[in-house]
Amino acid sequence: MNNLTIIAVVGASASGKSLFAQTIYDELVDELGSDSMTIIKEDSYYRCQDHLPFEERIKTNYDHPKAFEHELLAQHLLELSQGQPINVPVYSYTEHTRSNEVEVINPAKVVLVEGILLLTDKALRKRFDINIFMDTPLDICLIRRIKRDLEERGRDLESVTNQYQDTVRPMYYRYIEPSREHADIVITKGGRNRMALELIKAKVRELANL
Ligand SMILES: Nc1ncnc2c1ncn2[C@@H]1O[C@H](COP(=O)(O)OP(=O)(O)O)[C@@H](O)[C@H]1O
Ligand SMILES: Nc1ccn([C@@H]2O[C@H](COP(=O)(O)O)[C@@H](O)[C@H]2O)c(=O)n1
Repeated sequence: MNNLTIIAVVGASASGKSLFAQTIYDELVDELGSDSMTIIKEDSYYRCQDHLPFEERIKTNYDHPKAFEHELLAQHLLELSQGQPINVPVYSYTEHTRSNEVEVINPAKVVLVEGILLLTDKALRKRFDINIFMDTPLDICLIRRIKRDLEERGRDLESVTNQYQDTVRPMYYRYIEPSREHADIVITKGGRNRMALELIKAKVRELANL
């Protein structure tokens, strides 16, 4: 598919990346069809850690670029642009490794890729056509992350706050915030910013109808 457009949605953990990408998809899918758009999560490309015992896996710095297999994601984006389906790994936040399953993603005119460290990787940046940065205040992100990790990712308060201080916050300042310089569009007010959603939806509509 040579007229495929890849939109990267980047920002701090719990800044609203998933909500923003999913809202665009949900609000356009009836009009454009499910084969026009697809969403890929950078988190699906966390490295396989099957070779490590669980006690070691919980020590990994999941906010460092090396935690991700970005080469595989870049290869998959190339394959999608060549019209080929890809097998996206399925990641488990409770096991801290990949499951044995994959999700088949077919090429689509608009591919939304969302994740914390996408813009830190030069090879990935070459694949992206539009870069969006979610500029949500970190204290708001922290509150949302605590709630989400307790409810959905099988964590307790102590592990969330320790991880936040040890890696999540420092890596944000070392890697994520500086990668903002690569953004074409910076979105304030999070994943429910209605004006931003409408503007990006209009762009996606235009691209899907090319
Ligand atoms: N504007 C918002 N208002 C209320 N809750 C929000 C808002 N944006 C995101 N959330 C919630 O915060 C959590 C993190 O949002 P999410 O989109 O998953 O962030 P990210 O993908 O950046 O990690 C989710 O539970 C989501 O429903
Ligand atoms: N085993 C893991 C893997 C990742 N994380 C955290 O997920 C965050 C990225 O995902 P978002 O949906 O929040 O963008 C990242 O900050 C990692 O700390 C984890 O806790 N455990």
